[in-house]
Formats: sequence, structure tokens, C-alpha cells
Amino acid sequence: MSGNDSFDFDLITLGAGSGGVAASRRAATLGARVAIVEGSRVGGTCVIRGCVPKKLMMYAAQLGDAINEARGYGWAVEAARFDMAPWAAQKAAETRRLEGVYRQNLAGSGVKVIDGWGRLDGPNTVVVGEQRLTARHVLIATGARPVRDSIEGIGDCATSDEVLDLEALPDEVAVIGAGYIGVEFASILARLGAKVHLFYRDRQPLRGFDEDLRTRAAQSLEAAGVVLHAGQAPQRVQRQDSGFELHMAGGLTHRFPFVLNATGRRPHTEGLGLETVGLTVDKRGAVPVNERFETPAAGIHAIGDVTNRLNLTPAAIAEGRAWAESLFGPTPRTLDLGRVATAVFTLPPLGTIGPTEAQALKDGHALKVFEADFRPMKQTFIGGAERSYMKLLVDADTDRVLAVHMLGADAPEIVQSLAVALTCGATKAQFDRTLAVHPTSAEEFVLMREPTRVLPAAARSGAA
Ligand SMILES: Cc1cc2nc3c(=O)[nH]c(=O)nc-3n(C[C@H](O)[C@H](O)[C@H](O)COP(=O)(O)OP(=O)(O)OC[C@H]3O[C@@H](n4cnc5c(N)ncnc54)[C@H](O)[C@@H]3O)c2cc1C
Ligand SMILES: NC(=O)c1ccc[n+]([C@@H]2O[C@H](COP(=O)([O-])OP(=O)(O)OC[C@H]3O[C@@H](n4cnc5c(N)ncnc54)[C@H](O)[C@@H]3O)[C@@H](O)[C@H]2O)c1
Repeated sequence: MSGNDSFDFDLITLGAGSGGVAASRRAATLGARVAIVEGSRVGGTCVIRGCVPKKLMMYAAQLGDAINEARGYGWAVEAARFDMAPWAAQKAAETRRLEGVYRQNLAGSGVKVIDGWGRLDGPNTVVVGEQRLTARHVLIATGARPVRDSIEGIGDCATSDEVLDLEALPDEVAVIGAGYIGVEFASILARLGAKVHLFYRDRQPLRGFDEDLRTRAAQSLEAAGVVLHAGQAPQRVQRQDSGFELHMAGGLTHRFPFVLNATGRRPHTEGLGLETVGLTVDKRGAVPVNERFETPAAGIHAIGDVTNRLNLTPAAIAEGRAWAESLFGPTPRTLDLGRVATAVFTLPPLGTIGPTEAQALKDGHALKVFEADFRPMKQTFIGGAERSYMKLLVDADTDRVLAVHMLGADAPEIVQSLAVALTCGATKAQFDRTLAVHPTSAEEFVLMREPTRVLPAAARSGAA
């Protein structure tokens, strides 16, 4: 890429999160002169206040389970108690370490890091504090932030940002919203020892996931001691001297010392100066882009959560790399995010790839549904109640495996591997020809012989 010397940079990226870092490094590797602007901490949501610290908190919770299970395996274990302060100190050190690695990697790729909040100021121009910089291309990769106005008064409650920075575990927690963040933290906080109440509007948590997973996710949350308030969300939240009052429909109130607002996230575009380049956000607050990540404003592009499409770290990274390679590399390429594996890090966790059963039927597939529901060997040995559920959706006409859904120990790891097979277009016959690794839970996926049900396509049968 030959630089245009009338600009300070070929590319200025706004936001050093998963997408911005990936795009900037790839562009620099391809010869572009790149600067990245970060107002908070390099690494962004995933590294500093998302996937990474969340998973570290999940590991802490999982170890609590392991200590209990150890007794059943013959270990003499003293009474164990979780203290959040040492975890918090270690978590802070780990995110600092990772931030350092990210800064080093950016420098190693030749990307200049500019600390400060950036804003657009007309075409090709970014202002950071006193600095006024120009670039041929600007990439908006500013991510998303928790919604703080979904319910009257909820802005005073903690979000996942604050929960991940807690130094002491609250005794009792109300979680409002049962999407990814709501169920992950409900599960993790309960396993760490808090009394958790989960409030959500739908009849099951995790709207959008396969119904069989949703049902079992609800059961396993209950088994972890979470009190489920299905079909109930507060209409107003009121801060009190100590804690919060949740005002429900019908005049009922609940009091909690601690409330987690898990009602969603919104693209982060505040103060970005979009109006100076004639850009307006769509009705979900997202920066609009086409399949090449171009916004309607010339020279301005956007990737990741700020575009509110598939709000996952691997998607932001893949978008960033595809975009950078298309613009600064020899061959433009698009990205197919149609079928992406995802996991919910509850205990036990859930992993999934492909459409839900209802969606596959609606899409016109006749289905063979294969299922296994069992207590894993590790649990049967100690009389544990935890189960594993696995489901394969197979196109009855072509034999192609359309979807894998699992809730149970190691589901994210297992589904990650099976995602490769699905990307390759694997058929059920090929699953059947695969020899098992024994003894594992994952082997069930190659041992399912008889479908539990065979269903005609809803679209073809005319059903809703
Ligand atoms: C609690 C939690 C857990 C999650 N767990 C997972 C998980 O397990 N797996 C998964 O795949 N995804 C997970 N996610 C989602 C994942 O973190 C996001 O999809 C991903 O970080 C999006 O990357 P991004 O680059 O688009 O934005 P971000 O990572 O949010 O980065 C945007 C960066 O831009 C900066 N910024 C914003 N405005 C400006 C500005 N004007 N100037 C300069 N800098 C600016 C921000 O400070 C931020 O650092 C989780 C999210 C949360 C909140
Ligand atoms: N494991 C992972 O990969 C992971 C983990 C966390 C977050 N994420 C990503 O971050 C995104 C944001 O997560 P999230 O959990 O904040 O959002 P979400 O959209 O998944 O869930 C928000 C929940 O809040 C509910 N809600 C919204 N307004 C409400 C109201 N007024 N009253 C009651 N309930 C209300 C919604 O119905 C929904 O259930 C996710 O969609 C996902 O893309 C991924």
C-alpha cells in the first residue's frame, strides 16, 4: 500500500478493542501507516471488562464445584470459602499483563497507539485532545456499552463492568435480564455463594437459543440455587439508603442489596462526531455498514459491536482482518457470519452452532433430531445431579448436519471442534463413520443412531 503523504496516516482506527486491534495490525502488516486511538484501556471490552475477566470469574466458581466434588472422589477437604479480594487483585494484574501484551503487539506491528478519546471532525480528520490528525481511511471500532436507561432508575445499578471490578461478593443479588450476561453472571455469582434472583420478561432465559437448551438452562440455574422470576421484570427501580427496590407490575416490590442490570448493550457512538461526516446511526443506535464494512460516508468504515450485527469477539476480529485485507491487501474478500459457534459460560456451560430446531423447520428443512441426555460419568460416581444434553439437527433430505446444541460440562470446547465439521458440510453418515474417543462425553455425538423425532419442514407443511 503506498501512503498518500497529504494525510498523516493511511488509517486511523477509533477503539483498541478486539476488532480495532486486529484490523490495525493486519493493515500495518500490509504496509499501511496506522494509528489507533483508545480512550480507555487497550484490549477493549473482551480483555478488560468482558470475555476474559468473566471467564476468570467462572473458573473461580468452577473451582468451588470442584472442591465439593473432590470429597466424593476421596479427598478430605476442609470447609472452603470464596474471598473475592485476592481474585480481584489477581484479575487486575492479569488484565494489566494482557493490556501490556496488546500494546507490545501493536508496537511490534508498527501501529502507533494514541491514548485519548477520538472524534471525527469532518472527512479524513480525527481529533484527540489537542491533536488534529488526518487519514485516508477512518475505521470506527468503538464497540458497545451497557444500556443504562432500559428501565426507569436502572442507571443507578451495577452493570457487568462494575460486577467484574467487585472486591467483595454481595450476599444477595437481583439480576435483571436473561441474555448472555444475565445468565452467565447469575450462574457464576450463585456458584460463588451469593443468593441470586433472576428476573426476565420471557418464559425462559436466553431468547434466541434452541428451546431445549433454554429449558435445560433454566433447570440448571435453579439447580445452582438461582431463584427464577420468569415473565417478571421491574417497571421501575428505586435506589435506597442500602440497596434497591424493584417495582413490579401489579404493585409488588422486592428489595435487594445489589442489582445487576443485564438488559443489553448499545453501540458506543456518543461524542464520536458522526454528524461532522453526515452519518446517522440506525434505529438500534448502530453505525450502518454494507458487506464491505463501508458506511455511507466516504472513507469511513466500521466493524464490530458498533455495527450491532454479531456481537462476539471472534466476529469483530474476523471482520477487522477481512476489512484490512480487502482494503490494503491484493484481494478483497467478504466474510460469511451466517453460521458461527457461540457459548454461554454458565456452570454447566452451553455451546451451540447452527439454527435452532424451530428456525431450521421454518427455513424449510425436514429434520431428523438426534438427542442424548445423560449424567456424565464424573457425576454418577459422586451421585451428582448435573446432566449433559446434546442435540444434532440433521437435514432429512440431504443428511447434512445443520446444527449442534449442547448444555453440559465442556460444551464450548466440544462445540468448537464440531464447528469445523459443520463448516466442512459434514453429513450424519460421516459423524457415524467417526470412531469415538472413549470414555468421553463428546463421543455421544458420534454414537447417536436413532433420531428421537423426524419432523416435516414447517415451511413446506404450511405450519406457522
Ligand atoms: C461481560 C461480557 C462478557 C463477554 N463475553 C464474551 C465471550 O465470552 N465471548 C465472546 O465472543 N464475546 C463476549 N463478549 C462480547 C465481546 O466482548 C465483544 O463482542 C467484543 O469485545 C467487541 O469488540 P469490538 O472491537 O467491536 O469493541 P470493544 O472490544 O468494545 O472495543 C471498543 C474500544 O473502543 C474504545 N472507544 C470507544 N469510543 C472511543 C473513542 N471515541 N475514542 C477512542 N476509543 C474509543 C473503547 O474504550 C473500547 O476499548 C462479552 C461482552 C461482555 C460485556
Ligand atoms: N459468552 C459470550 O459469547 C457472551 C457473553 C456476554 C455477552 N456477549 C455478547 O454481548 C451481547 C450483550 O449481552 P447482554 O446479555 O447484555 O445482552 P442480550 O441482548 O443478550 O440480553 C439482554 C437481555 O435483557 C432483556 N431486556 C432488555 N430490556 C429489558 C427490560 N426493559 N426489562 C427486562 N429485560 C430487558 C432482553 O430481553 C435480553 O434478555 C450479547 O448479545 C453477546 O453478543 C457474549
